[in-house]
Amino acid sequence: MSAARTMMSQNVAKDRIVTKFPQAFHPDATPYQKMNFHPKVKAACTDNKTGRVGLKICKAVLVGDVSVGKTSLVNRFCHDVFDRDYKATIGVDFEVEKFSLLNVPFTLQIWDTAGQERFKCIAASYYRGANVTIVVFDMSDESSLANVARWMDDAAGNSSDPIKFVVGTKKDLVSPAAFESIEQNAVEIANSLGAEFWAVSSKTGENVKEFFFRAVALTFEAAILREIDTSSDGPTKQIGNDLIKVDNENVFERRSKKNPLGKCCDM
Ligand SMILES: Nc1nc2c(ncn2[C@@H]2O[C@H](COP(=O)(O)OP(=O)(O)OP(=O)(O)O)[C@@H](O)[C@H]2O)c(=O)[nH]1
Ligand SMILES: [Mg+2]
Repeated sequence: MSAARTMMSQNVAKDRIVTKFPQAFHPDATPYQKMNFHPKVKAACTDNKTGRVGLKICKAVLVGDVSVGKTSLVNRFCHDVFDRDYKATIGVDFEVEKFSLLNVPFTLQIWDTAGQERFKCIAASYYRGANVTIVVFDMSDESSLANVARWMDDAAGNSSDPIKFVVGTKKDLVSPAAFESIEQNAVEIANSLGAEFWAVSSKTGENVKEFFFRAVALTFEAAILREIDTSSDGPTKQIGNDLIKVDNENVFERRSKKNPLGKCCDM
């Protein structure tokens, strides 16, 4: 291991070292079906060919209705605290967390936006460029689930293909029967949005670390695959577990014959 890598590993707290590929909360509620890091990602990390990934900061954005528990979720993960009293977020807040995955340092900026309508336009200006979009709802208030699709549309629509999550909070407040029913609805909505579903409690801490580790691992993997893609002699696309080479010339040729201006719509 290089001296620089050792230094960087030392800067990462022990409880931010991801050693195993974190699994989904529910195998039927995720579009991300892989069980392990992609072999190309492992090889890139072992050979120290991760490009700018260790230097760049990836961005996660939390959105959702007022008081669903976005700030509590971030505070539980980042500071291991829980506050019973509600203090509305004004505009946005952010935290920065450093991780180590496959011995490579990785930094995630976590943006916690306000759910209050009057702050919507301030918060919305931070949606752009998110690598992870996390839509939060309150499992003890089913009406917050009804707004999940709108939040996902607003937030993820401003980024290019982010990793998407739908997270139900306050699991500690719902009975097992109520949990089963709301979970079923939430899974359906998450699946329809191409997002992974999680149920957590910031009060007890249940699933909070597991959720963030999963989000970090998927983001890290996507960032490394992007690096491999841009640094190889041609672009590749991930299909299932395989990296498929994209034939640029043919794509361009096809586009230029059909539509010389390269516009998306048929005119
Ligand atoms: N019992 C329980 N209460 C929670 C949980 N998460 C949040 N709360 C409570 O719900 C209230 C709102 O939590 P916040 O985290 O401030 O909600 P928010 O989504 O950040 O709200 P805005 O910033 O206004 O958008 C607070 O009183 C929290 O204590 C949880 O997992 N369990
Ligand atoms: Mg808040």
